[in-house]
Amino acid sequence: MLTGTEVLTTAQMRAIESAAMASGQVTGLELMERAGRAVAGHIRLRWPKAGCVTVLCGPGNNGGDGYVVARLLHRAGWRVRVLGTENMPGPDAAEMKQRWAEIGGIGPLTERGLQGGPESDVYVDAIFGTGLTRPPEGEIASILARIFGRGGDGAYHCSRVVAVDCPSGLCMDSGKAPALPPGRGTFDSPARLTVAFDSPKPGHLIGLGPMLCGELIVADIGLIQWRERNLASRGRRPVRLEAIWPRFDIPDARRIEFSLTDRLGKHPFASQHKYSHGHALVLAGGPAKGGAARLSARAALRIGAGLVTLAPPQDALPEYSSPPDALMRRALDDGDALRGALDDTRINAACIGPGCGIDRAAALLAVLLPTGRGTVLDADALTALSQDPGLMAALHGRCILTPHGGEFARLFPDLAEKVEATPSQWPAYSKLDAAREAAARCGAVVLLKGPDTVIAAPDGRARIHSAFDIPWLATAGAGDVLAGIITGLLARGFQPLDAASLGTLIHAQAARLFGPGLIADDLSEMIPQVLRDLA
Ligand SMILES: NC(=O)C1=CN([C@@H]2O[C@H](COP(=O)(O)OP(=O)(O)OC[C@H]3O[C@@H](n4cnc5c(N)ncnc54)[C@H](O)[C@@H]3O)[C@@H](O)[C@H]2O)[C@@H](O)CC1
Ligand SMILES: [K+]
Repeated sequence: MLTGTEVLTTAQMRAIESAAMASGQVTGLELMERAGRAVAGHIRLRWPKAGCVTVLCGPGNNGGDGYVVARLLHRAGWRVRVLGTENMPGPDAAEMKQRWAEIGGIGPLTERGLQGGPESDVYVDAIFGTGLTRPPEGEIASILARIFGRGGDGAYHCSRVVAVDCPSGLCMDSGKAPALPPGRGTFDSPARLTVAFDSPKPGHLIGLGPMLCGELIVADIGLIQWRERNLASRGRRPVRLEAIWPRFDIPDARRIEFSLTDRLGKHPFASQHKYSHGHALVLAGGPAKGGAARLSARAALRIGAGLVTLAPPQDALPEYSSPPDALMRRALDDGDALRGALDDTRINAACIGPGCGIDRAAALLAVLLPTGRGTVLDADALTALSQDPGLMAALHGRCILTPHGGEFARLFPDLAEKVEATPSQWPAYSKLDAAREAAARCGAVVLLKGPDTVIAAPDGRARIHSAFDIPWLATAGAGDVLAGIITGLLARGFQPLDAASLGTLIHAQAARLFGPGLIADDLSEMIPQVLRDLA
């Protein structure tokens, strides 16, 4: 079964918390106690033997959670050192600060304060949560650099950091974190654990979020009824953002079961023949264009398209004669030949781009797009698209674009620039925002690839898949296989957003199952096992 969870923006989260408090059924103080209890509980699960902890408390309610964690760990026998800011926080955090002050002292939240005490077994980062409004600066930025990077003394505190709600300095809407140590390669010792509240936020899943969060746990703090009321009260169907990540640790109440996988198996009682599983057409390139289209075609077959036809021009046909024998082959020299082939309405999905050649892709797209067929556009087709506004205008809701970052920047340079810009205030413009804006602009599903893949539909729905755990998937030809899997799913009748999401997940699962040493050819061979596991 494919499961995931809804992802909430920080604004949605705040609205739900406010609705809960306004109902009079729960106070902010109680929510803070629950949040702190969840964090302290997970610390005690990870470190059953009480040790020494330093709790870093910021100026707002995230800091308030930190004072609760300090109190509860003290009660459990931990030696607790608290560093806090001097400001007067809001009433709930002030109350929690006072309750801690009756137990122990509060040192200054400064670099010197942090360095001054003994080495701790665990550092609790309760400096900033959803209330971050701009990148941290000065003393606090130095502290964050120290706990999330290599400190001035060369010590790593990172592997023992437990982040409350999020690593401080991370924009929870975008996954950007300009104050934290730059460059992914330097995060060789990320925070050990992040305990987020109610639901993941986009920043936990995209950008630097997964690297900084380490293990992510989403704790239920009892907000579900207000969440549903709040979403329903908007009077229209909310535009949902979902995470599809089978390893995700989420409360049962937050688990969404996608029914998509039911349809992957062949129904035992229906009288079906191969055409009821669709016919996918993979448009291949001329001589010496390599095996990209073959990888796509093989994947489309493996995912269960009833028929797959690989279609190069006549002079390249002999190059496409290698197995699998189940593939059909047909020469299609140009747009006219394609027009003729598409008279067969049983061809219900097409893959164009891998190994196709840019000019050929442009000529074939000009015929293919007006037919409204389910179409996956990858590689050379994306380049062709970026060079021809007429083709861009011909995109439709059954198209799926699968760009990596570079291809996306050629297609939507203004959006890519906004993603790259250094943010000066939150929420920062994110890869998710860019994918959504691109999908709305071009009227097609946009699957923006990366270790954090974002899939956005023109109506605003979006899904996130994090694959930071499988770096070996970044290998030549993996994208061609993904395009083939998605084409096969389109042929099988999945809606474009579902085909793209399910395809992304199956592709990643195949890589997980295979492990390091993977080459793109291996991915399709793992698909049967992935399908068995998903059933
Ligand atoms: N609202 C609620 O009901 C609950 C909130 N909870 C916690 O509260 C957090 C949100 O609390 P807040 O909204 O108070 O926000 P934060 O505690 O994240 O931080 C807000 C404070 O930091 C300041 N600030 C923001 N950016 C800064 C920067 N770059 N440099 C210096 N100061 C900066 C703000 O002016 C404000 O004083 C959540 O992440 C969660 O941890 C939990 O206690 C559960 C319940
Ligand atoms: K935090």
